[in-house]
Amino acid sequence: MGKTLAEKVWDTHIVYRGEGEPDLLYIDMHLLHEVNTPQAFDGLRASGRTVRRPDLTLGTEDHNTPTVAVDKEIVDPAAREQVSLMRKNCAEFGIELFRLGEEHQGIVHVIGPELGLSHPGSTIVCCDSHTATQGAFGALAFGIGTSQVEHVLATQTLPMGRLKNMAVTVNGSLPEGVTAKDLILAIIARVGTAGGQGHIIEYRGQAIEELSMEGRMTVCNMSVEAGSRAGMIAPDEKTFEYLHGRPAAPTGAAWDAEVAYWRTLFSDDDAVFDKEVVIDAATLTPFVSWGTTPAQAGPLGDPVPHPDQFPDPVERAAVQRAQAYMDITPGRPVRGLPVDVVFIGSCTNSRIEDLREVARVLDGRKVAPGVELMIVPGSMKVRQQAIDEGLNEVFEAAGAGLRFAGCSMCAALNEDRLTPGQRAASTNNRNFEGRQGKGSRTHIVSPAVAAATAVAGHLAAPADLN
Ligand SMILES: CC(C)[C@H](C(=O)O)[C@@H](O)C(=O)O
Ligand code: SF4
Repeated sequence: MGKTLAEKVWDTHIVYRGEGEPDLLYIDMHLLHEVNTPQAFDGLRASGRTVRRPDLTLGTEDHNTPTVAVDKEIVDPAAREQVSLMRKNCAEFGIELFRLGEEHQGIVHVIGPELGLSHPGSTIVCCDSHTATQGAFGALAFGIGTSQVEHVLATQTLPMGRLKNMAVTVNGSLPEGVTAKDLILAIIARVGTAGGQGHIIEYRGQAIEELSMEGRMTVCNMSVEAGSRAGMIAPDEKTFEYLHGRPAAPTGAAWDAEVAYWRTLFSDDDAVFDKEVVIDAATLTPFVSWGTTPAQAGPLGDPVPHPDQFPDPVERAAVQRAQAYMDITPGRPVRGLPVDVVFIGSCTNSRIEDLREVARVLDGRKVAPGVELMIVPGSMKVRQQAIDEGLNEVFEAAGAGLRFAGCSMCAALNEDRLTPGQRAASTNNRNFEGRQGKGSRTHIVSPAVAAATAVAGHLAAPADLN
């Protein structure tokens, strides 16, 4: 019987398999950030262990770091403490760390691919659920908890129970003006926030093949919002082209050998998936969340659904509660809802292609009066590239500065946050109550919709602007 892409990668990493036990997997790359790691290092210290492969371990600072004044001391005491612990731990255990303001610093899921660390067919783990982003390269990449971080630090292996396989096939091409973000929001609305639970999702089909690597990362990133641990896409020429010449990509004969292997990484025709979803790309339009889960979303052009449309009483009650929290009336159009803030950033949408898209929409236009537009690149490299390409000038002319790299208002774990009751159009991935600050209201959107919304002052697509 054939194997799925995920099974191929999994099987080549089994160090030990025992009847009735989880598989022990070898881990090729272990990434770290300042949240969720201090106890793992404490555990190592308590048991007198060292880090088994510091050369396969890499840290960055992203969640608690400021996006302005990066050369000054961090103001918030808890954030400062977290970052200083990260520095101390990495220095003590010999782990390379990209610090605030440095050339390679940025959101952990943005810098991995950027450095060329995301090799197809490799296993990548990190103390963060959105590690799934790197599945865009055909890697098996997933988030792990603190005790698992300690295990990987100490042994470079991880015990993992086998996961099931789910295929999401997107046939046809995305219509003009419909982006990777709209596609993944539509997929989540279809499968639900628990639909991918216990599965690794493989995205395939023409629309997926036609996406850029950046778009594929956006899709894999939000696999987590569909309840899945990991998302994957079979590597192809675009993948190899993206990786070629990056600092951590193989070179010379090793490159050729790796590419020859990477070409074998796809699901065999007779591979069996436990679950399958098929989507017709031609039916999709810009998608926006109106509730407090990423699945409570619909086309920008649709009215906000009425709770009565949900037959399941539990879901109906959840919709009612979400709409009350979001202060949104059923039946009104999603398009046209006024916003206070537009946040462009996060590991879902803060790569150079996203910023280029935003600049295309903002070019020659101005941010609406009373609206704050915040643009936070995913990495210092992206920031530099945006400056080199003159995108920052477009942003400044429109009325927004380009900040420094980090998670920023995606999770409000630094000082960038909404005030209670504020409404934001945000290119991030989560919209639960309080995600972007206490009492914050988040509408998840694509970079194109975010930029158009900043100009219009209310939820809008670029096609709605004059
Ligand atoms: C802080 C971190 C553990 C968390 C995650 O795992 O996703 C964060 O990145 C988030 O997006 O909520
Ligand atoms: S950008 Fe947001 S989703 Fe991504 S790692 Fe940071 S907090 Fe998590």
